[in-house]
Amino acid sequence: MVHSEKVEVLIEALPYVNRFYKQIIVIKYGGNAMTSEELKEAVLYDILLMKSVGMLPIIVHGGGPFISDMLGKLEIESEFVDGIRVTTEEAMEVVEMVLAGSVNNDIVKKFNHIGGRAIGISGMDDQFLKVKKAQSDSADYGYVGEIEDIEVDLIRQLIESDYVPVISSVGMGEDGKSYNINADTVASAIAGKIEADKFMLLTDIEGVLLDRNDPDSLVSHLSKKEAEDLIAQGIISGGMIPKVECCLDAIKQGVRAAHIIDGRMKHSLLLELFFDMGIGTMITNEKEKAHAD
Ligand SMILES: Nc1ncnc2c1ncn2[C@@H]1O[C@H](COP(=O)(O)OP(=O)(O)O)[C@@H](O)[C@H]1O
Ligand SMILES: CC(=O)N[C@@H](CCC(=O)OP(=O)(O)O)C(=O)O
Repeated sequence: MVHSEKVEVLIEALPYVNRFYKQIIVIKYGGNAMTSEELKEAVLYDILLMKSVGMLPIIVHGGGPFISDMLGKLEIESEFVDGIRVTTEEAMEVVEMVLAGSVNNDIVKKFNHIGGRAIGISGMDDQFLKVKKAQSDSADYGYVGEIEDIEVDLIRQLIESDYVPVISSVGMGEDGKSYNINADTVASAIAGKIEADKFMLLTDIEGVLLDRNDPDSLVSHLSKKEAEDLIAQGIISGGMIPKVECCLDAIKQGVRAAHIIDGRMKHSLLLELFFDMGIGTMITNEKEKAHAD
């Protein structure tokens, strides 16, 4: 981004920023918003701006496509069942290496390079993310974890000390081993436990659409009830179901608003936060708010 563009973003944002002072914003940053260095930089600049105007952002990241690439290179088979990666012991080593190692370090390094103060952690740090092996009738997912307990003290201390926590979705089992967890699930659970003001989920589509082939059919605002109805009617389907459910879980636990936004679009976080109509879909308990509230 050239300097004049950065300044324009800042100037447009200024009148809106006060209301966000000290608000906790949990951002789920997935692999689909990491497809180019330019896009990564745009996301991290948005988060840096959020931090510099007094918000308390927390980044929870995925990186599924990078895990798949590395597993492919190492010729280790991996398959998804119902959106969950079946994770053998061998695959888990790769998941941890990629998520808690390279993807986490890359975000921390880039964020700090542009002037931020990020600290990278995974569920192993202070054992903050305790899991048990996920149980399912349909498959043995191997080293996939189901969240048992989240201790948010460490995260709270980091945000109160001016850091931006960068959290990878690897949890710690009772057996002392690492477990793989879907990053949307981790982000939503952290947002709920820390009672975040906002949960922002970056995905690979504009938001919730009434016709998924028509971006103009974007639903800008959904109440909890409307979201549940759209799932029941089959309008929200496939990969969008767990995303909306993660948003509903977060709201149920006290998060004020959840936002599903397009991670492929540069500066989508700022556009959603600072403009009343936003650019994605906001989900709240009732429909009384603007995106920027
Ligand atoms: N009503 C809907 N609105 C938008 N997307 C939908 C809807 N129903 C199903 N989808 C699908 O959900 C996908 C998002 O889920 P997914 O691909 O799992 O996301 P991600 O790759 O970000 O984890 C969209 O790309 C779209 O194909
Ligand atoms: C259990 C499970 O499926 N874990 C995910 C964790 C990464 C992730 O969620 O990454 P995105 O957010 O980029 O999709 C995986 O192995 O791909």
